[in-house]
Amino acid sequence: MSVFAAERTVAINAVLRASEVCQKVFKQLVSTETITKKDKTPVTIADFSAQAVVNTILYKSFPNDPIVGEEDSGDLRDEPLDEEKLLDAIDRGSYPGGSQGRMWTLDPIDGTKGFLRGEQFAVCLALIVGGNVQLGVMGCPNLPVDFNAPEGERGCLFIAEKGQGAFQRNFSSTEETKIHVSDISSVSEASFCESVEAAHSSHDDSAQIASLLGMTKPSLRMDSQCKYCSVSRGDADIYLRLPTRADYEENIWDHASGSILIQETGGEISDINGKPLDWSLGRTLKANKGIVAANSKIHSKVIEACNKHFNK
Ligand SMILES: Nc1ncnc2c1ncn2[C@@H]1O[C@H](COP(=O)(O)O)[C@@H](O)[C@H]1OP(=O)(O)O
Ligand SMILES: [Mg+2]
Ligand SMILES: [Mg+2]
Ligand SMILES: [Mg+2]
Repeated sequence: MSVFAAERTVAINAVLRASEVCQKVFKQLVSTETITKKDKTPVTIADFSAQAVVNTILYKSFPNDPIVGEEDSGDLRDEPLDEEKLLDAIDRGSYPGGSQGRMWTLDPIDGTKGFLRGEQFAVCLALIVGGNVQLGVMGCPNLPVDFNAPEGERGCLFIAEKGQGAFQRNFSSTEETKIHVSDISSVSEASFCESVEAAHSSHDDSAQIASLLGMTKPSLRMDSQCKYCSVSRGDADIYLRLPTRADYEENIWDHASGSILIQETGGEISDINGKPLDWSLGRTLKANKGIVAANSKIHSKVIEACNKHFNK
């Protein structure tokens, strides 16, 4: 039985509304409206708006729940936008995280670069309780509903609750379809799903790991946590995220909803050393390096190859 039925409903509504806002902003957006944050990454008015929408909807139903959100209104300081309500809603996402109690984590637009190119991006929301991810909802406005019909309908929502399996539905309907990862057991037949940006996940290292595993299929490259969605419904077999810099810590909002989606579709997820992801340490996964997500039959083989490659 669903333990978080109310949270599930509210999270779906929030992610759908935020996804619609992103689509509307995209139609009006001009590139000069992109701000570069202190860490040199881009952020748009859609990121802020989507965070404000989700935070406002969550607050209505769960006023006591803190939120670990990516954006903070400080980056909007120089913009001609200073409506207190909007800024306050955004800053409700400033919770530092940790191991105690419940919290939501939100990436209002994951894959801002994909969003700006009109390609893949995702609105990602997850509920973490006592350091464990219990619920994940992801909205992917540009993801084809059916991988085999890339020119067909786009816009899908992915929902996973601990112990309840995972589901995909279209933006245009409330009907949910159960999904699962691919069931191949021969890793040489597998394909990677990886970042478009080599600065976020090393393409050179992944090519060498592919060769160690005897893999010959081309990687499926896309921006954002849509990669988790693609693996969770079997479009590709392995989500690989390889560190590019020793000092980069992955953020919890970049992986929380994806991790439960993988686990609830029969997959396994860990860092590149096979270590479980630790959500209890604050806003980042500071105890982990990179990500490997795949079906349970091949996950350990990918970890072995990562070990071999990085410790050679
Ligand atoms: N050096 C880095 N290594 C890994 N991920 C990064 C790095 N720099 C930024 N990111 C984050 O990677 C995510 C996009 O990943 P991908 O390329 O796989 O779509 C974004 O959340 C982005 O942060 P941000 O949202 O602040 O741009
Ligand atoms: Mg960002
Ligand atoms: Mg992100
Ligand atoms: Mg983001």
